[in-house]
Amino acid sequence: MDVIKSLRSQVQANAPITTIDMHTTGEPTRIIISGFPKLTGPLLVQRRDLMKHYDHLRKRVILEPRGHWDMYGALLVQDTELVTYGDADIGVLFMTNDGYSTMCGHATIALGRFLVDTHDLAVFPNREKLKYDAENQSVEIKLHAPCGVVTITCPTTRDGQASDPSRPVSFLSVPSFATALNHIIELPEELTWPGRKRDLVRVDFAYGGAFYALVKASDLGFSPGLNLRKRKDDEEEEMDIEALRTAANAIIKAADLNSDLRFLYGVIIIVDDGPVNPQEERFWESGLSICFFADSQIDRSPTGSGVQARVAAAYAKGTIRLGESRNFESIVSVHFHEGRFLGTPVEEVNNHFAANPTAAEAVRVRVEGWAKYTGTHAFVLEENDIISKEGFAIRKNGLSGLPRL
Ligand SMILES: O=C(O)[C@H]1NCC[C@@H]1O
Repeated sequence: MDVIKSLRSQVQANAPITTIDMHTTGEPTRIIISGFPKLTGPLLVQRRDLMKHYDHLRKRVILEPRGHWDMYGALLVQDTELVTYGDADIGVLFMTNDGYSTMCGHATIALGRFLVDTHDLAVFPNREKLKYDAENQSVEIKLHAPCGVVTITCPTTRDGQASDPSRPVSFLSVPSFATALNHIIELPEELTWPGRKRDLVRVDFAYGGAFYALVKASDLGFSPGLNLRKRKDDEEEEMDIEALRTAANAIIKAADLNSDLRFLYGVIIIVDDGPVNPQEERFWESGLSICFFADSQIDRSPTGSGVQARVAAAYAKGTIRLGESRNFESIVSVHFHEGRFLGTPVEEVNNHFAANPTAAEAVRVRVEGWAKYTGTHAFVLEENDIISKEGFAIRKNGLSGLPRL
């Protein structure tokens, strides 16, 4: 039989893992729509089950040869406690190169479009319950993520049946807050990079559905602009991604708080082209940054949950007001108008964990951005294929992840 036909029949026979792939400013979201086991119980129990019993499936779709080190996954979960008893429309579990994150803004933006565009009730049983807002030509979706319920607003065509890609998707997430401002950490000696000058570095820590460390590029010894606005083929000075990655790892190592949900998910190195006056705590106001998350993944997007965290840190410092919007850009998005994320603090909420409990510094942040479709996959596993069964990765120090025979 022709190999194409044979593969297609294998696809039919083997309950493949099927995905819809999208990108948000270049950052991929592989949306898993079938082929994973049916999980039950509260969302966080399902997350733990996935971690404990089905992690090989995460590796299979995220890592090589089907994916790559910087791939990102979103597993749609039809039943959760908040879908059944609360007001969520559908649940999601996010997947990275090393595990399961608690929040993901870029994937939420992509899901906004997909959940409006799919009419397959096996994938999204509550699709028909979504209400069309004729005035704004949009549809609202309540997504149950591990951090809580995130409300997505997706612009649509006039009947609400399809997303309108000419307008950005936005979401309003869980309360965001700073957990420590101007915190001094000591960088570990063994992690060093060209230009590293100091052992002590000032970092803000903030939560935007996931925990982030926010640090100024020049404090780590990088050129203040990080050369992020340049392209590889520009003649000027190049950026040193490996050095930035090592610096991000040094911060993770110095500051890690490790537990199931309360882990330091990412380090955002921020271009500091704000005011030069060191008394002014305004470095985070530059919207351009590079984010390392999970196991040294680089976010191609401006990091939606990072935008929440940065707006919350800014709010705690008193330099952004409710209703004020800021642009945020990444290494990719800085080159394209549609690449920007817009972050706006929209309402204050009480928060007992804030850095300064005397003020109600938790805010809900609206984040806005653009996502596009790139394709669809039906992934199979041929018999005796131990190489692609769990996936692997080629890293700086060699090969990781293949089974030893
Ligand atoms: O946009 C975000 O929030 C995410 N992008 C990759 C890392 C974060 O989860």
